[in-house]
Amino acid sequence: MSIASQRTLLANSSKGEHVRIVEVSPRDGLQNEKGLIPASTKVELIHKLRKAGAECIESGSFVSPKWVPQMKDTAEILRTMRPDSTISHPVLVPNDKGLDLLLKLLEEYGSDKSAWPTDEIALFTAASEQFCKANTNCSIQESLQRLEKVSERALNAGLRVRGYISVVAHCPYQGKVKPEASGEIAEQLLQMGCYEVSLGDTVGSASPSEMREVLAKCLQKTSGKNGGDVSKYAAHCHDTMGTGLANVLALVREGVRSVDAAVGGLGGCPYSPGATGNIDTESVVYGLHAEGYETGIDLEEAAKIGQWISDQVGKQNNSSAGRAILARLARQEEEMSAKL
Ligand SMILES: CC(C)(COP(=O)([O-])OP(=O)([O-])OC[C@H]1O[C@@H](n2cnc3c(N)ncnc32)[C@H](O)[C@@H]1OP(=O)([O-])[O-])[C@@H](O)C(=O)NCCC(=O)NCCSC(=O)C[C@@](C)(O)CC(=O)[O-]
Repeated sequence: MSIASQRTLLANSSKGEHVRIVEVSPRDGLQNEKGLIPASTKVELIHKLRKAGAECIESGSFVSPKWVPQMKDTAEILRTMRPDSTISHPVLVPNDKGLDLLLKLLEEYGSDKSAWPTDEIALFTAASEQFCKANTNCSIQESLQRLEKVSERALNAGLRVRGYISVVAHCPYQGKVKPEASGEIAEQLLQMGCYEVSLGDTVGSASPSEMREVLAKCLQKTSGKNGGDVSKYAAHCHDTMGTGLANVLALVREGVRSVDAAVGGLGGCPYSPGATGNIDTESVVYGLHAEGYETGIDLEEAAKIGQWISDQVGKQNNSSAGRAILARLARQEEEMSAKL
């Protein structure tokens, strides 16, 4: 069978199903940048992403500015956000203090949720003790106790809550991480009310079979009340060893329909030394569309934004898909002007 007919067959099998892209470039993409990026640039990035069709844009973090100075302007950024019921802008919250700051901001908008600049937070913990300590200064158990309280308060305030588990396969300090650890944590995150748990290959060195194994252990462990429901999981893959897209597609094949990605392949966790950026939105969207899924993202626009934000932060554009699309667009433009 030709490659083209194989592709058509694959595309038909996924029947145009929707995969939600959680665009993490304004948060995960920028948090590790050393030079302070102006809030106006972050706002422009978010607006460009909204125009390109992103339905979920992680827009900042209410974390300690001593730990991650780049995110200290999150309230300022949210204040510029025009509410749109079709787009969510989750922000990371690690503890009560972070939630207090967010709730104080939301008070400015009153009780009408449709006026809020965000109605969603993301909690985060890790599958390895050393990473948890390095990232949040506490043990996994302590972090879950902290997050349970934060989640209860957030849900009572009318916010949606998403959860992250970092280092599900490899830890930069401890090496290989047992997939069972993620299962235990996912169970607790779902029980505390997270609508979805994003499985983080923070280091960016997991293989597709390792990520499948992590998902399988999560589904096994959460097969009671939560029904081992694959719709409660998301993929968050970094691309250090070039396995990011393969990992995303492997999890999508297992039924995952929510994928985190960053334009230009920006990003990385400040407490994951040596890890490079997130898997780039451009290659994820290209790969998913080629496999017959739809994402609602305009691929050419995503490529332009990836180049734009890379220029803004003075980095090379890490998306090879993005660079290829831009080169094709430039060629087409040249051909058009030659014809005139
Ligand atoms: C959790 C803490 C706060 C504990 O840090 P700590 O030092 O133990 O906290 P503390 O309670 O002792 O407070 C220390 C200071 O920070 C302040 N503080 C305390 N909390 C807040 C807050 N929320 N907002 C603003 N300020 C805060 C607090 O008021 C105090 O200020 P001081 O009295 O010294 O002036 C710290 O470790 C922290 O902020 N960690 C966050 C690190 C981070 O943001 N990492 C990156 C995000 S996670 C990630 O990238 C992974 C992910 C999600 O993408 C998935 C993946 O790839 O795996």
